[in-house]
Amino acid sequence: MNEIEKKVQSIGVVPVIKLNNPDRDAVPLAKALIDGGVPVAEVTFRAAGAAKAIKAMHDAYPEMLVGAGTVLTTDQVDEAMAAGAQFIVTPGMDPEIVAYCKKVGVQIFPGCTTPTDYHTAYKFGLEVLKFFPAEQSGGIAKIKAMSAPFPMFKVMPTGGISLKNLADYAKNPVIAACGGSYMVTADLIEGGKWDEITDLCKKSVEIVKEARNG
Ligand SMILES: O=C(O)C(=O)C[C@H](O)[C@H](O)COP(=O)(O)O
Repeated sequence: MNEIEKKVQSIGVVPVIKLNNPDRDAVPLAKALIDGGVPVAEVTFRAAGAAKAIKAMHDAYPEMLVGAGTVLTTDQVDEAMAAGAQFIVTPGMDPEIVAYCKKVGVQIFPGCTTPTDYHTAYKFGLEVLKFFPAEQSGGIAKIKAMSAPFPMFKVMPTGGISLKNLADYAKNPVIAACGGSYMVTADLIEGGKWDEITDLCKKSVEIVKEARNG
């Protein structure tokens, strides 16, 4: 694993963020995550101001690992990188985007759930994949089944993860980190509930730590 993959794994959870008001919320949200022991953010391009949010977080907290999610085009890769994104996440396995990310030298976590996706990722020499949507695609049982032919990958399951099932994923060595929006819901962000976000992050980190040690 490279340094970014190792850092993601050591943090253990990756908040998947949609920010409607980056000017107001990006920096306090970044602080809330850092205070909770989760200095990483996947800022999705589902919201128009994603690049702005990435830049604001990266500028305010250069030590934080800030990446772009829901990236659907190579133009968005450019936009994200110009804003300071250190990693790119795509919902699906798009060989064009993976090839582009490798060419420009940015970390890519493509969404993979099928043997075909994994095989494509193998040909690119990737090591860590996003497994999306995790629960809806078969959850940890499917992730384990995929590890039989593809033991070389670690995955970042995302989709349907919460404090309730986090440990079930995190305790398996195939899991690099768990992604989710449960600690950064629209309600929490719109309500400026930064302490609650910090608390959810702390709980998440604790659960992952216990699951890995147990
Ligand atoms: O937009 C993307 O590229 C995504 O990857 C989608 C998010 O990962 C999921 O929406 C998070 O799932 P929940 O934690 O169940 O909310």
